[in-house]
Amino acid sequence: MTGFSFSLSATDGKARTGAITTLRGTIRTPAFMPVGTAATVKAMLPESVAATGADILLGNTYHLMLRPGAERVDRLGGLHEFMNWSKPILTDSGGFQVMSLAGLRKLTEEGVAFKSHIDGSRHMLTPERSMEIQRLLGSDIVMCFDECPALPAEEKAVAESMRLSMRWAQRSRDAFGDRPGHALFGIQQGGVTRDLRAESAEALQEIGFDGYAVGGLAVGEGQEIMFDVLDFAPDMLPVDKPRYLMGVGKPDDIVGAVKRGIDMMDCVLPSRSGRTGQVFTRRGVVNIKNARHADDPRPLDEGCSCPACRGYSRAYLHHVFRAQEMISGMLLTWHNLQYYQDLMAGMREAIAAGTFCDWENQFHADRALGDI
Ligand SMILES: N#Cc1ccc(CCNc2nc3cc4nc(N)[nH]c(=O)c4cc3[nH]2)cc1
Ligand SMILES: [Zn+2]
Repeated sequence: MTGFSFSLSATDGKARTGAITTLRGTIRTPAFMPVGTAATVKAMLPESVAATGADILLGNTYHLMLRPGAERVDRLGGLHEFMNWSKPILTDSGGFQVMSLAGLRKLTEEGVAFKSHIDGSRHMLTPERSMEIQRLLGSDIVMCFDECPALPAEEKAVAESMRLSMRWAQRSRDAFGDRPGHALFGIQQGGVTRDLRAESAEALQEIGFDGYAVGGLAVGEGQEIMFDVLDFAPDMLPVDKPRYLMGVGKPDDIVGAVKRGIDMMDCVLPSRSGRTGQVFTRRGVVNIKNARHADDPRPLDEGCSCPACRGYSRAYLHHVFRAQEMISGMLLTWHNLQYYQDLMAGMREAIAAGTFCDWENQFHADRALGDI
């Protein structure tokens, strides 16, 4: 018993529903992972994150290695103990965050040298060090250390970057070793180019992983190009392993990705938007800051069971947002995360019932009604 397994229970077109079993619990797929970057899903207690229906959350190697430090988290019992979350945790491997956050970066075959965006201290991330950090954190699903090129980019540069990531994938696999009950996911790169995506998928399968991510997307290419790539890239990955699309996304991105065979996603959007007053509802996005909500006694979304929708009016949420009260971020984050989990639950149900097409049509029809 390896402690990590994936089973599909139904498919509807390319959409799939099933479950990932880990030592720390089962993840219903398709799954959305809230982002807990610095050992907290911002403005949420762990029990509140669980109450939204989340089965797994995401942590970040980059942030945790800088603060409080991976060895310190290990000394304190690991990330689950440290942040009081006993369900599964997936950790990203750090390469993407280094390129988007760190100062003074130097990329070589060995890895990436960089300066901390927090205090300017110097650090080096390599496949080996990333695997060690994710082991010290106690991550249930570990991501390979990779390089994610910013788009648009010359095909030659994308090819060279992908081939570096594949060499790093092999080093990640070798360094990960044998950790029963823990999984290592490979990350497909190759930009928007079919041949490069295929070369990457073949290289990863040659090495062998417990799951496969579609990386290198949600980097500014836009939804249309992302969907064009998702029309072929996931199909190149093993059908019996989880497929994880990194960094996605808006609700309609998520629906389109599930439709194209994606099983797992993560994004900071629902939590970050909760803090900036952007609220996701079945009818589209509500900007609670807008004066038109000042006297509106209705809840955000009649169909939502979250504390914000059960206990408060739009008028109240408008007031506490404008007054910059802490309860605003708490309630809007909870609502957004609940909305995302309800979206995933709705798709899991529809795929199991063979009605995904109708469900998707209703999803788009509700958003077309407007006047929210
Ligand atoms: N609010 C907000 C908001 C901020 C950023 C984003 C885009 C996130 N996109 C994204 N994250 C990624 C992480 C990734 N991690 C790794 N290791 N590799 C990737 O290729 C990769 C690609 C990604 N693409 C989306 C929404
Ligand atoms: Zn709600």
